Amino acid sequence: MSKPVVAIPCDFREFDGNVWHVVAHQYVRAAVEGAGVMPFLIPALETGNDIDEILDRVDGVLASGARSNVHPSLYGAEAKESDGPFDPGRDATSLPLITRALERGVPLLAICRGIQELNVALGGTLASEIQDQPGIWDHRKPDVKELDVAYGIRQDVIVKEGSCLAPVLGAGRIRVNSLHRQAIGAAAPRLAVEAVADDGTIEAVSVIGSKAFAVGVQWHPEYWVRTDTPSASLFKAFGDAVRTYAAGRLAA
Ligand SMILES: N[C@@H](CCC(=O)NCCCC(=O)O)C(=O)O
Repeated sequence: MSKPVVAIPCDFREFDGNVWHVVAHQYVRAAVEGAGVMPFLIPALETGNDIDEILDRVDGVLASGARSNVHPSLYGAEAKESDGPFDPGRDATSLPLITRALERGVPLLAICRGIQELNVALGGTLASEIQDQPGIWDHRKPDVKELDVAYGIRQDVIVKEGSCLAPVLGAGRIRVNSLHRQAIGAAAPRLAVEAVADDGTIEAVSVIGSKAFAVGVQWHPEYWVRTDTPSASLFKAFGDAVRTYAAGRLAA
């Protein structure tokens, strides 16, 4: 069987005097090496992406992290300048892709911005600048240039007993990295909380009643997929779900 294909929505970024549709290499590398799938980068277009045409051609969706935040209007909040930067092209691509993938039973792994998109797509809200809330740690990306330090593993999350992720990651404490200033505020009704931080921040969810693998994590398993066991296990589980879906698509 040819390698299954996974859609990864791009970010719309401006640098070097031009505008680009981009995905950070770590997600592409983890898709190839961790999940054993072929990445298919989807442009961050505000209009023009045919979501069903895309999903007709893929066997999974990987919603990656990004510096930009989901626009607050998408979860009924007032947009403040401080809530930026925004990426309307990413929002207009990733949220419909997540929604339709769930409807069609296409496997989904949502990371960082991706779990926030998943929550908003299913009707939840986001909390901003969570580090400013009493009792909440600073989950933000460390202000350093070295990526290995920025994505360094530095925080516990507790995977719930009996959760979907418990067989994948093991129930109880695992160590993860943390690079976010937003988090799930009100969890969407269809989301089951799978893991939390000691300060109560929701760190992983699954979709209740989903037709296939449908998981979101607030941390970044893609970065250490080569060396960190929980990271590797999560990407292997996603890849296995994608291969199962692909086999069914071929047989149809
Ligand atoms: N913008 C959101 C999501 C954070 C996220 O996806 N971080 C990964 C990228 C980190 C970076 O390159 O800055 C939030 O801040 O919560």
